Amino acid sequence: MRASQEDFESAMNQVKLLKKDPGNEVKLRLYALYKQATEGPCNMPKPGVFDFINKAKWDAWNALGSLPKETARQNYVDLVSSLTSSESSSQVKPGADREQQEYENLVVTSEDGITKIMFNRPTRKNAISTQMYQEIMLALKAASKDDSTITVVTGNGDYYCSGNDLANFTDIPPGGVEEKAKQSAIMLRDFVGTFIDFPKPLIAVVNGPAVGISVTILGLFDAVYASDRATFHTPFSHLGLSPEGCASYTFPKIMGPAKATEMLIFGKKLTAGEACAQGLVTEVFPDSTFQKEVWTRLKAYSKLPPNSMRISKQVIRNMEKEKLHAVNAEESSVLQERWLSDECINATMNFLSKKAKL
Ligand SMILES: CCCCCC/C=C/C(=O)SCCNC(=O)CCNC(=O)[C@H](O)C(C)(C)COP(=O)(O)OP(=O)(O)OC[C@H]1O[C@@H](n2cnc3c(N)ncnc32)[C@H](O)[C@@H]1OP(=O)(O)O
Repeated sequence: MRASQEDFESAMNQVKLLKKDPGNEVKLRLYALYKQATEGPCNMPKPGVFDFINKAKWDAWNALGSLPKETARQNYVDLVSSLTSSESSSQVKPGADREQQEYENLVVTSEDGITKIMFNRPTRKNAISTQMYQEIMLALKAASKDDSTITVVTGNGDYYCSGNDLANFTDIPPGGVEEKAKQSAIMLRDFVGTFIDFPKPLIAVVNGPAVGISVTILGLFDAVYASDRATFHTPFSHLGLSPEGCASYTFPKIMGPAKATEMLIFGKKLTAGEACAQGLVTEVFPDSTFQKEVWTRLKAYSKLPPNSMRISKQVIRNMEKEKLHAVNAEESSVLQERWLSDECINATMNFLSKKAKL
């Protein structure tokens, strides 16, 4: 499949978040492919021999000759993808029983055939910052390739996750709020897409309250275990927003349209027991024994034959993938508009100026 303009813009965002300097040769190649993809063949006068940096850039761009813009765009996306996946695979090595240190907002460990991705911003109730979205995507991509059999997502501290970090929208790029909304929609689509495509059994261990996007994506998990302290809250109307994470499709399917309406439109907060009765949660455990009971069970599941589990997941989920990607694209584009609405801007400002809380 050819890289779209959105894939290209998403790759440009990912380049900014690379943790390691990819070196001058790769940077020149990225520069040349970017120029070719956006402007076509090199159209600049050749710099003088002593203008080393611009000469190197010119040489790299000029070397692409008449490579078509679409091919350059595709090559750019492929190059960025190889850079991000080599970063992520250097973070989670197969079969290791060790803690990974390189994420700022996650703790990722691999042990007993289980890769555990733990949200780690407990002082912000594990709200998902822009960087954390990128880290979660990297961690999931690494987990999909490591030799663990199942992947678990959980939270550190008293919350599972308080959803999108509402301060994400205060970081406005030079292109203004429209550009911010566009970048956010691309990131959201990529983020949710990573869950849709995740190939192994994906389990949520919901240790405490869950809000917003951390609730909606539960519909894309294969099992959800919750402490009886957990609650499930999607206050989109209160925030001037609309559903994401494919919940507009998965929630009515899981719990029926009437119950989904109460959650997604009226923002009704469910207890763990209610969420279990409605099919969003697999099983609820008393908080006092939650960790022990859940991890004992998960360790037993992780010993089941991995290929069989993967294939069974594919059989269960693959028929829906195309539909889910379409829903994800639609939800992201609707939200791109919502983020610019007075309803949403006022609700966000009220939270950030401490006038409102859920
Ligand atoms: C850009 C890409 C994709 C976007 C996708 C769309 C996503 C939508 C959603 O996820 S909508 C849901 C958004 N979340 C919220 O609205 C929750 C806001 N938080 C709260 O209402 C409360 O903090 C609480 C109910 C979660 C917890 O209340 P409480 O127990 O009283 O704790 P504090 O409020 O004191 O929280 C501690 C500290 O953390 C900050 N914080 C908590 N959650 C968020 C958040 N989501 N965004 C930003 N900051 C958050 C809170 O402000 C406190 O900070 P302080 O110590 O006061 O500096």
